[in-house]
Amino acid sequence: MTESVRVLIPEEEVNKRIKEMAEKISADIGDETITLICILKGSVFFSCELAKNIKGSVMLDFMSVTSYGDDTKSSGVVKIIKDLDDPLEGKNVLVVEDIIDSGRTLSYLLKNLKARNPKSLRLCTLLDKPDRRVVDVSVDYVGFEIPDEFVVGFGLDYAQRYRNLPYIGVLEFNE
Ligand SMILES: O=P(O)(O)OC[C@H]1O[C@H](OP(=O)(O)OP(=O)(O)O)[C@H](O)[C@@H]1O
Ligand code: HPA
Repeated sequence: MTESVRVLIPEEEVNKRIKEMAEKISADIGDETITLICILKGSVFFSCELAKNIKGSVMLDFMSVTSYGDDTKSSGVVKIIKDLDDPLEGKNVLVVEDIIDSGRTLSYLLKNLKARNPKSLRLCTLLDKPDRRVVDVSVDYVGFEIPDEFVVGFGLDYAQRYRNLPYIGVLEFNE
């Protein structure tokens, strides 16, 4: 069995859309400082591109969450494996995700981060697979809605590979 990747969203389109998202975020935040929370590892590439294109004052922090394998993932158990370096009290926070699938990760993060009393808390994702949603989450900024296919590239992996592809592709298995 061999794997191949079919381009779903070309590099230029991804970068153009991120610039548009950054413009909207800049307009919404005005003169205030925004703290981007990059959810490791998938959103590293997206967070960097977004941060570079937001006008004004940007702070960055990182968080890593995981589920205990497929079984517990379906039960919605999410665990923090690397927490933020700094408190969120009084800050304008934007959670940056690469993809929303079931919605469980973001739903958990939303509750967890809200409890830290930020001034504002918004959610942003590069990709959204609405057909897979199990938990309802309201997202403020969405890059692309995509069909229910397994995607890689621009930070997204399959068994930790393909994150470095500069475009979004669909992973295909061939006999
Ligand atoms: O909406 P959900 O069903 O919760 O799925 C989305 C989550 O799954 C992926 O992370 P993953 O656990 O693959 O970690 P990674 O970012 O390190 O690849 C993605 O980055 C989201 O965090
Ligand atoms: O389509 C996907 N690709 C990679 N990681 C993911 N995590 C949730 N959905 C996906």
